[in-house]
Amino acid sequence: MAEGAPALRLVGLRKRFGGHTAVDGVDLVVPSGSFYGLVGPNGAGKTTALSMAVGLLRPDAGSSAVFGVDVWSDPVRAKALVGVLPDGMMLPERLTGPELLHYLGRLRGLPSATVDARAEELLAVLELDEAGRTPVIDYSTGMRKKIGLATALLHAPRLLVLDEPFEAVDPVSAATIRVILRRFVAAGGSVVFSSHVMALVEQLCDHVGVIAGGRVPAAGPVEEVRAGRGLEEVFVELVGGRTGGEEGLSWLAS
Ligand SMILES: Nc1ncnc2c1ncn2[C@@H]1O[C@H](COP(=O)(O)OP(=O)(O)OP(=O)(O)O)[C@@H](O)[C@H]1O
Repeated sequence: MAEGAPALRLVGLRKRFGGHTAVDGVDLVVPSGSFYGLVGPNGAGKTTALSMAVGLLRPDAGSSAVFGVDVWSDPVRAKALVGVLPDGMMLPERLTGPELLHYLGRLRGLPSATVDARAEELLAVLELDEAGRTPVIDYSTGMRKKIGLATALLHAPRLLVLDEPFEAVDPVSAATIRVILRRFVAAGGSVVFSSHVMALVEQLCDHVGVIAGGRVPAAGPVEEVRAGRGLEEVFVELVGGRTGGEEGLSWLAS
C-alpha cells in the first residue's frame, strides 16, 4: 500500500459493449478518508465504471488502483483493501444471512470465531437478525442490499465501493445505512457510492463526481462543484437535461 495514495484512482478507463462506448476515458481520484458520491443519469456508465474500478469487469483501457495497489495486476492485495456492493449481486441464495456471512468470511481467510462475532454484530445493526433462519432467496430487495452491505464490511476493508446502496431501501434502513457509513468514514475509512439522489449526496458527501455519457464533466469537493448553487441544478446543466416533458402526451389529459 503506497503511503499518501488516494483511496481510489481511475486513469483513462474505457469500456465498449459492441458498438456502444459505455465508459469513455474516465479519470477520477477519491481522496483517502473521503465520502464520495458518483452521480449520473440512467445509462451514464456508473455501474460499468465501478465494476472496472474494483476488478469485476476488465477494462478495454486504463487502470484502477486502490491505495496505490493496481486492481488488475495485484488483485489479491487490492481486493483485501476494498469492500464491494455490486449492482444486482449474485449470492448463494439458499443460505441464510448468518450462513452466507460465515461462508464469505471463511473464503476471505478470517478465523471462524471472528467471522461469527462480526456477522452477529452486522446482522443486529442492519436489523437482519430476526431473519436469521430465512434463506436469502426469500429476502426483499432492501434486505438484499443490507446483506450485501454486510458482506462488503465483513473483512473490515479500508475502502467501500457501493453501487446504489440506498435504492429500494426503506427510510428506516436507509437511516441505519447512513449512520454505518458515516461511522466508517469517521473511523478513517473511505466510501464511494453511486446514486441518482442529489439531496442524499449533498447531505452525505464531501466529494462528488458527475458522470454522463461515459465521461466525467465535473468532479471534486462538493462545494467546488456546486459553486454556490444546488447540486441538482448543476447536475441537470452538466448532463444536458431535456425539456420535452411539457410537450407530447397530450392524450393523457383528454
Ligand atoms: N453487459 C453489457 N452489455 C451491453 N451493454 C451494456 C452492458 N452493461 C452496460 N451496458 C450499457 O452501457 C451503458 C452504461 O450502463 P451502466 O449500467 O454502466 O449505467 P449506469 O450509469 O449504472 O445506469 P443506471 O443508473 O441506469 O443503473 C448503458 O448504455 C448500458 O446499456
